[in-house]
Amino acid sequence: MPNKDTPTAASEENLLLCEELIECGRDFHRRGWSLGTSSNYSVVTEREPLTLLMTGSGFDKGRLRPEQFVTVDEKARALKPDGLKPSSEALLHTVLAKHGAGAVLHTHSVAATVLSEHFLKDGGVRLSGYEMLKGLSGISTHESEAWIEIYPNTQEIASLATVISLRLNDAARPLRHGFLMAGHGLYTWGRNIAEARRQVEVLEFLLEVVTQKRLLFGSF
Ligand SMILES: CSC[C@@H](O)[C@@H](O)C(=O)COP(=O)(O)O
Ligand SMILES: [Zn+2]
Repeated sequence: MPNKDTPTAASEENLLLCEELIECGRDFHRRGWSLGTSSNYSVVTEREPLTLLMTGSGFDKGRLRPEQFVTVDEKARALKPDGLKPSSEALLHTVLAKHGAGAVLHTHSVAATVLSEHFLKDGGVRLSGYEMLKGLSGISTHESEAWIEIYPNTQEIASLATVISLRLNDAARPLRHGFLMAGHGLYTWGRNIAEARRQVEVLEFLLEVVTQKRLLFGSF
């Protein structure tokens, strides 16, 4: 835990948020969803001006420390501490935060990696008829479906962030629940860390179900 002289983004007020994200990293690492330096996590600490507390780039997400977090502004520019590089995917977090997300979590499970690669040609993966769908925000019956869009993987994060912003603004067919990057992983979000974490757990469970079904029964 940092003392008051430690250069860190985790002030007294947001140290608890930092600890919550560190716990997400530990848990997701244990479950194989955030191995090595994969994944990134953020939480909104201020709305006006928009400020996020986010994982710095390249840290082992299973063993995060408070001094490995950085605060960023709405353009994903590092505010504090000086010299710590925000996640390389920071712009995806800020775009989601601008559209109302209070916390954004990105994971790299085997199921998300394999399925997103396989279903890229269809533009998404349909999760339908499962009781666990009720664990997703806004779904109250298993007789529902969630369409999780898949985008080609890219290192051009600014371009993908623009696409995601357009999709979030699409009133007729808004992007909901999360999205996948092909051969890469899952992005999801919530009003706060607890809700985003629940979204990760439910979506990762459902992606695992689809993977297992394909393994056991082939195409369906
Ligand atoms: C194993 S490297 C994965 C990265 O390229 C990226 O996709 C990722 O999730 C973590 O990047 P980071 O810059 O640490 O936030
Ligand atoms: Zn990633």
